[in-house]
Amino acid sequence: MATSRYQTAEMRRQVGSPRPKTRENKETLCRNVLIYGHCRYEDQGCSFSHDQTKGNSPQQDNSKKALNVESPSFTPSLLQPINKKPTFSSQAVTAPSFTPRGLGAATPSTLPDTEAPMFNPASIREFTPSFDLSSSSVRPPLPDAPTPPLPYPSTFVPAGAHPIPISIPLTAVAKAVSTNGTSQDGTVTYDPFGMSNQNMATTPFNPYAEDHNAMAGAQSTYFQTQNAFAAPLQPLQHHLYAPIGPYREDLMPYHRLSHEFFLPEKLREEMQKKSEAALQVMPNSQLPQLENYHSLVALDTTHRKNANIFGYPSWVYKATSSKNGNLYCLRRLEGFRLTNEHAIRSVKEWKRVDNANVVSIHDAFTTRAFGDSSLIFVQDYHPLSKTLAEAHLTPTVAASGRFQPKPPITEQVLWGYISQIATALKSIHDNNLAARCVDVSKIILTDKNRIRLNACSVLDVVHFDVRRPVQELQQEDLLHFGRTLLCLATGNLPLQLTNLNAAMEQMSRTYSAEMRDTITWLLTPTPAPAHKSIDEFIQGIATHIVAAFDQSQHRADALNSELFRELENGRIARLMMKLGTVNERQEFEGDRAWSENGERYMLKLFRDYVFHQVDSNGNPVMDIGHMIRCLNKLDAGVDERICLTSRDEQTSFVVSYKELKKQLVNAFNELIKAAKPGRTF
Ligand SMILES: Nc1ncnc2c1ncn2[C@@H]1O[C@H](COP(=O)(O)OP(=O)(O)OP(=O)(O)O)[C@@H](O)[C@H]1O
Repeated sequence: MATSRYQTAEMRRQVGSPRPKTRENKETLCRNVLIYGHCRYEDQGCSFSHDQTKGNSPQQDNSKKALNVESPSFTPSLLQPINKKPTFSSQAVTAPSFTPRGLGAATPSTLPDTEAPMFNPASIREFTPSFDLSSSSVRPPLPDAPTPPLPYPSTFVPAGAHPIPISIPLTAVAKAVSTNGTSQDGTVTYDPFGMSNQNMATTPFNPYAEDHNAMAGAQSTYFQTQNAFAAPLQPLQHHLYAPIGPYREDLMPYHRLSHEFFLPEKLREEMQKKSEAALQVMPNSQLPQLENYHSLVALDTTHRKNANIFGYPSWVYKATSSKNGNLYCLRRLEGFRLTNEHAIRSVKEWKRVDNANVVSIHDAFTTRAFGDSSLIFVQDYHPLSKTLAEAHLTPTVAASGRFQPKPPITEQVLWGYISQIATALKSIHDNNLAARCVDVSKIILTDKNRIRLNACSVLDVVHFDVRRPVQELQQEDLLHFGRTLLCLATGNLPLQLTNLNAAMEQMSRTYSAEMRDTITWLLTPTPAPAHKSIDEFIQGIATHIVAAFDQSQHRADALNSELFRELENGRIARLMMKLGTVNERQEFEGDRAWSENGERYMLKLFRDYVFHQVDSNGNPVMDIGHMIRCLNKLDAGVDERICLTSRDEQTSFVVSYKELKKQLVNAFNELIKAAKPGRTF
């Protein structure tokens, strides 16, 4: 009945794993005899018994087996060896002919068997053994089979544990399995763990480029130095657990799909892309290594030299600090010569600005590593961020090669931006500083509708000698704020904003009177000595700031609930680490077979049950749902019992998750006791 067939090679690999002995094979009735009445390999070396008069129950002499389980939990009342007298279902009649190990490689089991008249290979898809484990608790509920009553309520949450995933039907993995290595009843249509090899040999991948294909065309010029880079080296499968249809309609409320156990697909994809960008390296990069920073990656998406904002062309790089290994964003002003060393110290004052809407600045230094005299600013790195100009004002290139303008910004989003810029300026002005570069190309979008003022402090260093009064600079900030909003509202880049009245007129047609008045207030200069202040502005837009605050609280709540889900996944990781410390341990306290003996032997079989299942053809069964389900049940220590079969298929145990959990805790605690204090879990 238990049809797990571990590969011989697999068995050889396992240290100390029990091996089938020829003597034992001789006592085991050949499965072909059972099914067909005879075995065509009998005279060709099949090592199993072909004498039907001999008893075929291997459990009869369990006491003689090398598998000596000493655990006190192996009490006969709990762990009854299952009577292995096979009961084959009607489907088993059409099963492929059983090929004894050692012969199978040369004789594919699906070859037509002329000797067995009942055998029709055309009708065979997969061998499906019948599950005749009389204890129904052994079998997890299948979504597409009548669900047996649960041993606990569907919303059952054991104290201190997380909800148990009762059934995780994967659309890709047809049906759950219940004993070690037993087969699946469906066709695995995709490999949920597989890594797609697509894009492996494609053009250099720039995760920052909005349209990668368009960028690929430009690579020969801009990405000359990166030709050898065939990234992404590990194309991550962003849709690994995606809720892609067809959707199952017949699920019970307590059934779970695998993607429900992980981050929502969109969020996961976003975060994964960000870490991909953060970890990106350019193997053949010709960018220099700086004194304290290495692995520079250019973040500019164009190679256009633009000195409009700072008076010097500026370049932005991602870099890794040699001191602490953290990632930073370096802004380089090309060709800048420092004449006053106090200038660079002015950056220190920016360390006081700690605001969620301002990119933090850490350091500034000069270098000749680029072959010129450059000024470098070290800032926080926000992967995959875009400037507001890139996000809203730069047309995208469609697949047809045509330019497609960006859709206009909604009023709600614009109020969100206004609130955030106002918050940033409040913090900057309160510190007696001025941003000096409020511009659509120097505000970055780091998340959905989340912006940060960038490159503040650069002009403080560059124009250090001019020493303009800070109040004057702050008035300018408000003016630039107004111009930035007008750019965003009309879809114009700053250089195109030549006629302010016409732009205001255009903006008023789309946005509310309140928006028009707000921008007008920012753009209207106040005759000296009177001056406008950011506090006054914030009072004026208070209702919108409250709305933005509420939105941000909602987002924090949503992310918090995702965090809780990840907390549960963290428990699984911990549990796997515990199992990993026990399973296949070479030696412990002088016992070379510690992990094979007593309670640990059950944990080894459990590991096989969870991770090493094979189907009737010996192919691995990669059912993530089964793995998560088992680990969660082990974590919760539920009373449900499962059947564990030894690798030689000679012994089966029925054991509850509760007992397994106890055994794991015991084994793990033994290790913990012997471990050095302070270096444990
Ligand atoms: N702190 C940062 N973290 C991550 N990416 C950043 C950071 N600052 C800027 N970037 C990115 O680097 C790229 C270049 O930024 P930059 O400020 O030079 O904009 P730009 O459009 O090239 O402006 P300019 O034409 O004035 O050089 C942009 O895509 C921007 O999103």
